[in-house]
Amino acid sequence: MAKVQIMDHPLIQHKINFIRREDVGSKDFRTAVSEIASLMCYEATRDLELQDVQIKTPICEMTGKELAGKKLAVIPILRAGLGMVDGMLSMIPAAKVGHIGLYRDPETLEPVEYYCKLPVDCEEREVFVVDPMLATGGSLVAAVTLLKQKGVKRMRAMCILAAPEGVKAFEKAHPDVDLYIGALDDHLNDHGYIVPGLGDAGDRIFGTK
Ligand SMILES: O=c1ccn([C@@H]2O[C@H](COP(=O)(O)O)[C@@H](O)[C@H]2O)c(=O)[nH]1
Ligand SMILES: O=P(O)(O)OP(=O)(O)O
Ligand SMILES: [Mg+2]
Repeated sequence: MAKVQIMDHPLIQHKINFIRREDVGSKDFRTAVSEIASLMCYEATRDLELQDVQIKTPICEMTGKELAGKKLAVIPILRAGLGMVDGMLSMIPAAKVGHIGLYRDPETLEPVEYYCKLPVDCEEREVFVVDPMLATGGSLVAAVTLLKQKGVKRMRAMCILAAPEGVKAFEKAHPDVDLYIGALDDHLNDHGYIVPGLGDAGDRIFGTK
């Protein structure tokens, strides 16, 4: 069974509390989402492999450590996942970026795919799928299913807020994929929004409502 990890670092919790507030405007919301993504990326990459490398400091030679050259990719679920990309890249700048476009049908809440563009060698990469919100789980489950169909073997998912319903659905569909979340909220409302949540993340990032 994959692990579900709540990233309860105080800085992450503080910033999540900030973006929940309804009076936070798009600019500040975007900045904070990006900062949260950086912090979550920092925590989620603790287990990346290192290799020894010989270097020379101004004082002497030494055996240092560097990332073992594993290829990484960040794949946001459009639109809301775009808000996490810059923050992720601030930690792992060499990562390639793919995009999966999904929107939720407002009646059925089922994800509808409208775009997919991935790095050509995505099947060789360690992929981070990012979406700030895990509600019913439909979008993340569909995105990970699509990536598996495209040949991706190593994947982790990162969401800032999650509902218990979404975590359960994701664990059931993809028990082999680790899930990192910033906070586990209480439940979903009748419209599939996370409660207490923060509203529609895409609209808040792009100022569309
Ligand atoms: O409170 C919410 C709930 C959902 N979203 C958006 O929907 C998808 C995730 O919904 P699923 O039901 O898990 O498919 C996510 O991409 C968000 O864009 C939201 O913004 N706020
Ligand atoms: O999941 P949705 O429908 O909220 O999509 P978007 O991220 O474009 O707001
Ligand atoms: Mg939306």
